[in-house]
Amino acid sequence: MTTIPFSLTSFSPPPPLFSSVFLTSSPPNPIPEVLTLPSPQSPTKLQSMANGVTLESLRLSLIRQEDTIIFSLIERARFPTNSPTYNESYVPTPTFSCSLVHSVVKETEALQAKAGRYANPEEHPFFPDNLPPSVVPPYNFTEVLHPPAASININKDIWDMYFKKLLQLFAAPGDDGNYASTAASDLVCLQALSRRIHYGKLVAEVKFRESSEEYEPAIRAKDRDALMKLLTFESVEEAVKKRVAKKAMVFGQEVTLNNDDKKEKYKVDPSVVSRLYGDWIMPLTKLVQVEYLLRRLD
Ligand SMILES: C=C(O[C@@H]1C=C(C(=O)O)C=C[C@H]1O)C(=O)O
Repeated sequence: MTTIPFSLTSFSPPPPLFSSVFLTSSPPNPIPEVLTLPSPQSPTKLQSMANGVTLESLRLSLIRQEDTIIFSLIERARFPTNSPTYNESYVPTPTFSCSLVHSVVKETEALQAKAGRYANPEEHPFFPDNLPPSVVPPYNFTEVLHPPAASININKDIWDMYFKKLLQLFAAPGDDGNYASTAASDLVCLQALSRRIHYGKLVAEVKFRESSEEYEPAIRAKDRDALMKLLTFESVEEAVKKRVAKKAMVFGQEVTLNNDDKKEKYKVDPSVVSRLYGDWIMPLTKLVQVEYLLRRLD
């Protein structure tokens, strides 16, 4: 996997990554899982499916993914920090030569790889080395992206962001012994974050197709700043931050049968969710977009 160096505090745009056939038809679902659409049976169908992938439809998918991310954070917040989950010396070697969370993620990914998870180009493993091959019959995922996209995987940055910055903001200090469940919850959070952030590849493809004459000079000049400026929509980002804070309030409130709902007490602090998006999720999604665009003419 190409590991892209990324500083969470200062963007030092990294080196590179891919594309392909573009969807061109109206999918029945207004929020298409674009990469999981079945391959069309005929050129006519391909034509019409490609038309269904628009910036609007991708944004709707990102909005739906907000729900998944916020619920995953709420579930992780059921447990306190549970630091032994992350302590390399907690599990005696040679059972595991790393932390419990590392082993749970790695071994779950190996099982899910056999079940075909990573045959879907929307999925990116955290431990891509030596993953077993899929044992399930191949599914013909429609190719949407330019082929170099396959080499873009910034999960190492997502891992560092999650464990070094994010977790401490929403997990209460403490230890209740539920380390395996804690690690399983971390995995769900990581996978939801990874899927959302790598969606930047699709967003970049659509933006490129909509305005290739604007993007091409910046791509040829390898001008990361210009690409970042072209792909950034500040008003959309502001709306995302407000909406996720609101969702965290709605999804994370205590609900009782009396009329004394404690609306001021939330399972995950809405301002933390907003900050997660503003400081990390959206910058990383834009980083993926830049990396994708830089390889778009390869
Ligand atoms: C994903 C997009 O690109 C950028 C990144 C955004 C995000 O990660 O949510 C939002 C707006 C853009 O600045 C988009 O335009 O929707």
